[in-house]
Amino acid sequence: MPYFPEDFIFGVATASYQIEGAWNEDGKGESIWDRFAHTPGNIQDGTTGDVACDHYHRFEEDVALLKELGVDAYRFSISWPRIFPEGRGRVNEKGLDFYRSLTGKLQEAGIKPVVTLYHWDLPQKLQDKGGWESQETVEAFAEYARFLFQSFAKEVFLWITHNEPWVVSFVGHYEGRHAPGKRDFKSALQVSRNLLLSHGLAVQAFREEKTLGSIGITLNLTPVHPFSDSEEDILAAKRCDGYFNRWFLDPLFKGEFPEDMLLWYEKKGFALPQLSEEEKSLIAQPIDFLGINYYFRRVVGKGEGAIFEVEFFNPPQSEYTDMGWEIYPEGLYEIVKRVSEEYQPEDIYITENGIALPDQPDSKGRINDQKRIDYLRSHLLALHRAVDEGCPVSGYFVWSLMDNFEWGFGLSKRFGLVYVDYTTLQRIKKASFYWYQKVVKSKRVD
Ligand SMILES: N#[N+]C[C@@H]1[C@@H](O)[C@H](O)[C@@H](O)[C@@H]2O[C@H]12
Repeated sequence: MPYFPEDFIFGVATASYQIEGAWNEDGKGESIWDRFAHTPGNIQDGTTGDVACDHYHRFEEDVALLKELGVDAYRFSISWPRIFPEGRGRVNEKGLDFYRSLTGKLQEAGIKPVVTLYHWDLPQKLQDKGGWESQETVEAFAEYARFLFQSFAKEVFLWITHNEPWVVSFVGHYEGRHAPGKRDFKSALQVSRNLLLSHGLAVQAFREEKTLGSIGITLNLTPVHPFSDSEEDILAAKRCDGYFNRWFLDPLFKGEFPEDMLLWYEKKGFALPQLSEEEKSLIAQPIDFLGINYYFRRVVGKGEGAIFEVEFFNPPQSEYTDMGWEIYPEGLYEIVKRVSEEYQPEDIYITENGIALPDQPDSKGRINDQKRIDYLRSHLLALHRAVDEGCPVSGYFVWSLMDNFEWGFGLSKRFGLVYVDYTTLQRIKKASFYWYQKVVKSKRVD
């Protein structure tokens, strides 16, 4: 059976809006996800993150679960409006105290904190002034980041500036399925530019503050395969690879947006995001690691879609998750190999990988999520192949520690190693919790 290196980091991941609840407690300001979830029709099951897993009040119980799981590290995000209720200026000390208590409990448990600065819950006050389309938000993010580097100068193992800027840009500002719910491709292009600039300013601040730990960014990356070997399907797959993957990988590691995508957007009549040479250098300054969130691949062919002229296919022979995502473990090997060879990141962490299943307790209150065990095993074996072939991967985080608020799907999709009864907020460890506990302890995938 394959062993991972002795110093390989095994962890689990969560995010503030998805687990904390206490949406308006102890001085926290409103976020765009509070506003979006409170707007009728936006969330499929009509729920909100107002309570979610109530982690804000139950974090000590949850750290005890992490300790029992035996993980080396725990990835969580800090709620920007819990620190700066208006986005900048006045600090909410009670919010800062919460994260001080959380990191303190993690250190007592011997667990490395991994902090995501931005996991989508922008202060609403900044959105009211243009949000990520505005330079003010870029500057406010740099201030927020620097404040956190100063406040947690020694406690954090990894700092992640942004989680999935592609989702923030295109799902939040073009598809409209996420906060702030805009449907404007030009806005999405501008937002992607500003997210990259804010990342660069945060990395600069991290270096200036001489903060301990490492800094990087997390991208959701998906291999894109052509439906057939026809030239038009191959070109469609290349366009999608540019849209989903290279749009952020290229500026971060090559200092330029991908030329083919700029030409395609220009042909479609969109104003292109502009970057000066100085801004390109700021964005592409060296980072210590790349975080990769991997869930599935995409199979595409030539289609009639308005912007990309592509059609998506679901291979009938594959299995699918509760999110409708294809189960394709090979894709994790593929994306790690491709990124390692084409972009040469200093280091890679798989910052999310997991599966949504319709988990329910049986008559004895147990949850036998064997399909999640199979999913995690197959993806860890694929990852191990990449590590064995010399790819610089130093860690892997399961999404997620516990069931939580799944954005536009609300509380209806369960990704956790721990089941959450949203009526009682009881936590119930699933079979996968105990399976992963063994993997973490042995560094071996059985
Ligand atoms: N959907 N889904 C599951 C999971 C989501 O819950 C995370 O917040 C995101 O970072 C990423 O999309 C992946």
